[in-house]
Amino acid sequence: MSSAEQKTPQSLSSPEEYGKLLDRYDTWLFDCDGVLWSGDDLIEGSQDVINHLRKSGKRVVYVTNNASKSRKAIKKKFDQLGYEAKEEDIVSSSFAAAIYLRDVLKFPKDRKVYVIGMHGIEDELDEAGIQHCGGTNPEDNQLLPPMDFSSLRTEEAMDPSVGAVMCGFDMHMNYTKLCKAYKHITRKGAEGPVVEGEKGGGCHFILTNDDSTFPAGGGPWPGAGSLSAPLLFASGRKPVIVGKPNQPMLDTIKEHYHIDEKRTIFVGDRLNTDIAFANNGNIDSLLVLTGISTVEDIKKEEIYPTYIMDSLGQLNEAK
Ligand SMILES: O=C(O)[C@H](O)[C@H](O)COP(=O)(O)O
Ligand SMILES: [Mg+2]
Repeated sequence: MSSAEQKTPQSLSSPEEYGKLLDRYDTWLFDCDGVLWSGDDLIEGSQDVINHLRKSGKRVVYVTNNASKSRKAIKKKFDQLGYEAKEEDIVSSSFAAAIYLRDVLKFPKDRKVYVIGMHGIEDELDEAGIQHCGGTNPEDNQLLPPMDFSSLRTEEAMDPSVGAVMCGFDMHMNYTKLCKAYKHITRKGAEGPVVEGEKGGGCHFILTNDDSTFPAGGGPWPGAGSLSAPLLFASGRKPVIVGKPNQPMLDTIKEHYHIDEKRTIFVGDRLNTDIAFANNGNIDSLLVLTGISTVEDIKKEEIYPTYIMDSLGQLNEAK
């Protein structure tokens, strides 16, 4: 088979093809937004597919770039929407980012993370025993008086014990958070090491994920990557990006779930996160067309899934 042919995804449309696919893989990695649900609306038939896979003894793991919720909160959403899921089956970019800080960067206990993001990041940092500020703190969610920077110029506002800025999806993104994050990642010595017992100096710069858009009712809407973009532009700093398709997320999956790549499939709706992630990890992939990417995007982006299908719910017709 030529490489061009290999790149052409197999389009699945018959009950027999669906049946073969179900038999072929033991571990099923699922993206969430755009595959299982769109905002709070269920994507039809997806929960029956998941519940069927689990009943047939397949391993199901959820791998989401959505950092707005912690694993505990995502588990609640699964319960409400009628999916069978355990907290330990969920890997979110908020969870992966917190354990990246704790286990890879060995982030000092006496330093704080300045958060641009929602409860999902804060709860996972709490769980990992890492101090944080910003985020949902009411003081950081106020609008500044026009052209008045005085409230940002105090030591209290610009806490020198901040040793990392973490940025994810934040529906309350504002200029205060942008200014504080910018000042932390550009202060003197910010590119240097983050040391225990030392204030100021080093400051890591981490994005949970950098999806340009977010699939939810009426969307797509601007995603986490569109919210962090001004910070990258203003600071010129290159952040570590944890979420799909990047290595920290892949390392988290490989460390927590011993997967046999040949018997594993990734199901996603976005080429440059989900399918690129699967390709980076040598895992087969299935693109469903219920979220962000379209068939036309495949050639444009030159990111090739193994299979393609309109919607996950079609697997309920498998024979
Ligand atoms: O902007 C974001 O954070 C993303 O669009 C997002 O939430 C993606 O989630 P996933 O499709 O990986 O479940
Ligand atoms: Mg998705």
